[in-house]
Amino acid sequence: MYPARREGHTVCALDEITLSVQAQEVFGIVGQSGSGKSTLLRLINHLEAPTEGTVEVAGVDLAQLSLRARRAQRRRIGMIFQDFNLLANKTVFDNIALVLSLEGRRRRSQRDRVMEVLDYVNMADRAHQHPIQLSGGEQQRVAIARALVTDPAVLLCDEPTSALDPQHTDDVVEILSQVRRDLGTTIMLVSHELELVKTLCDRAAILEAGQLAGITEVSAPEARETYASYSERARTYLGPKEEQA
Ligand SMILES: Nc1ncnc2c1ncn2[C@@H]1O[C@H](COP(=O)(O)OP(=O)(O)OP(=O)(O)O)[C@@H](O)[C@H]1O
Repeated sequence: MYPARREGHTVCALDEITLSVQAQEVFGIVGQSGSGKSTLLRLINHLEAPTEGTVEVAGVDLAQLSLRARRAQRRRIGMIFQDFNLLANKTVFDNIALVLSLEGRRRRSQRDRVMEVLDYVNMADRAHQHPIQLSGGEQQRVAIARALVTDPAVLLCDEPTSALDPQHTDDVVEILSQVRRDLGTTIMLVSHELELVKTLCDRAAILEAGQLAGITEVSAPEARETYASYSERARTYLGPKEEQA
């Protein structure tokens, strides 16, 4: 529930959602604009707190933790965004090192780890450039490296390819597939692009106006429907609803 932006009603962005994602699963979240997809991700890393109910990550309810323990737990949850959110006045290296500085790591010990994650996304040779010198796809690769630098158990991806052309989309898909394969990170992916969900995800939840319309195995025939039909026909074509409160 969000407070009213102006005078008027509060916004119930998500209602009665019960959902569990398995460790190491790649889980999609689809739905029309305003259906609550980003809010769901923001609840998982505690950028928002639920008005009612609980959110557990790796069996831990963040709301029950002390501030310090919550901060430590949040480091186990990385996030990437549609518009990358890199700091324009910092180099690629410093964008990532900043995360380690906030963790209290000494500068000298940061270097190897930063270069390791940059190497992982094939951006090590761009470490001393600024975001403006990079293409969108390259910026997203740096953002992925930044999200991975604390070795998160969960990676939240909010429309990670929406701002990219097909070639750069492929690069990002390749890296997310690699993360899944090599690191066993649990990935939650919000996307409007059904192809992307089909390529990467095991299952996907369909949100409609803040409610869970259903959860589908992505390889199931209904997942071949276009996004447009998702919102209109979700209730009729989805298979059995696995978890819905
Ligand atoms: N900070 C906020 N304050 C008040 N209302 C908000 C806030 N953030 C989101 N909302 C509202 O909550 C609802 C869900 O928004 P959310 O951003 O989660 O949807 P979404 O499915 O991610 O949309 P999009 O695909 O357009 O990003 C919308 O009605 C939105 O206007």
